[in-house]
Amino acid sequence: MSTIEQKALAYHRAGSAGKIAIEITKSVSTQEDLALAYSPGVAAPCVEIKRDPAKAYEYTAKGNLVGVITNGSAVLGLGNIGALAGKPVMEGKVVLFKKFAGIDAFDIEIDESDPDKLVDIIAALHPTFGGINLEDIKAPECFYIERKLRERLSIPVFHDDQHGTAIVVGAGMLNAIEMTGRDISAVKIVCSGAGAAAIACLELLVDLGAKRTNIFVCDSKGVLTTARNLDGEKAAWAQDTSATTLSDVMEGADVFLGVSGPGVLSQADIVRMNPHPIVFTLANPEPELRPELVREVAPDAIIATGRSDYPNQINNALCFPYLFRAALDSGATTINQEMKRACVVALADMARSDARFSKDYIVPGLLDPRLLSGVTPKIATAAWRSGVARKQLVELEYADDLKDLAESLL
Ligand SMILES: NC(=O)C1=CN([C@@H]2O[C@H](COP(=O)(O)OP(=O)(O)OC[C@H]3O[C@@H](n4cnc5c(N)ncnc54)[C@H](OP(=O)(O)O)[C@@H]3O)[C@@H](O)[C@H]2O)C=CC1
Ligand SMILES: CC(=O)C(=O)O
Ligand SMILES: [Mg+2]
Repeated sequence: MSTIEQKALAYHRAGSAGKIAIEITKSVSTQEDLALAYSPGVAAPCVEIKRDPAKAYEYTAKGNLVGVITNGSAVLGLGNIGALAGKPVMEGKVVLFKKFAGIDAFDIEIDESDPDKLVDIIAALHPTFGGINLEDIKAPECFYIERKLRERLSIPVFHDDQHGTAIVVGAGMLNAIEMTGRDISAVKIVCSGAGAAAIACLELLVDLGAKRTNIFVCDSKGVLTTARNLDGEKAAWAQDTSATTLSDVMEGADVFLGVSGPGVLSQADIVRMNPHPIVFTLANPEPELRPELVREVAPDAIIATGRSDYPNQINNALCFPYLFRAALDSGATTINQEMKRACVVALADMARSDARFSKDYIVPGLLDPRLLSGVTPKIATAAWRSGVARKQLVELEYADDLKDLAESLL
């Protein structure tokens, strides 16, 4: 076992087990407090909410509470390890919601693989929450599950591995492409992985100007080609080509996007790429190829991983706290494409306007305290302008409030 693994086990075991606890927000010290917090007083807000369900946002924690929900079917790059084994990751997401955006979150691990049953369970749980963050649910089921829940529920439902990853990849890619003097419509992109993260990243890159015909996608069986008779989301990425392996399509690639699993990429594959290659090896915890090995054969590469121990951490944690903060504060009923685009641009701009902007700083760091006030108001404005928010927030005033919040969370 590596040192980091040993330290991580000790970290999770130390003190009270795990990473989270619940805190009480009202005084419960006297008999009178008890009579208000519990019986008989608690009946009054119940009756009010029964009369007007929107009052739940006034009398309960719903308005600042997100459900981080998984069935453990695609936990990081560890695969289908099940609901219980996924709990440390979900607790980790809860920590990030709180630490970066002051949002309370419950992790919910559901032992269910049937997509329709999972949809029913999550829909039945939804009254508790102001938003639902689906996490580590495998493709292709994740596409169906998210779509059904978005149709059924009027609170934001967001599959983090799809859209959170796509947003941060989009921001990093815009900057890497600019830095290497490329034109997004001309770059050849090779993507390893055709699952939740991959499909959403590629759709967003196309939305940002990449050409479908320049994108080659590989799953565990090789290149997605028309000869394979693919269906579902994969079919849209099939190319009419005789290439069958990742190595075949790496020839002359400008960008490698890895959202698959450990060790899938070789140094020989990197050598096949164009000069100044952009190499995002985002599988967690172990990337498709370690940055030091990429650097050995491509000293001019721009390299990113999903990990905290290398520069350029492209990780959905850089956006999901701010998307939900903006959605909850603006009363948005959904997280739409306009909000996602606003987040991409805000993240890319924040890195670009920083003196550190360079090959090793294409996106802000996860711990950058400017993120909350810099990114969130742009998303809230996009929500309002695109007609999904109930409240218009004045950007500058809202940013000031968020600066205070960020300070209190440090
Ligand atoms: N940095 C970040 O922010 C994020 C990183 N990720 C990482 O991306 C990876 C995938 O996650 P996610 O999309 O949620 O998972 P999914 O289970 O939805 O998709 C996994 C995909 O990887 C493919 N795959 C597996 N092994 C190989 C291989 N040897 N060669 C090529 N493709 C392969 C699978 O192929 P097939 O379809 O044939 O089964 C599938 O298409 C994980 O490692 C995860 O940690 C995910 C989200 C965020
Ligand atoms: C970061 C993340 O969500 C993942 O690797 O699954
Ligand atoms: Mg995930």
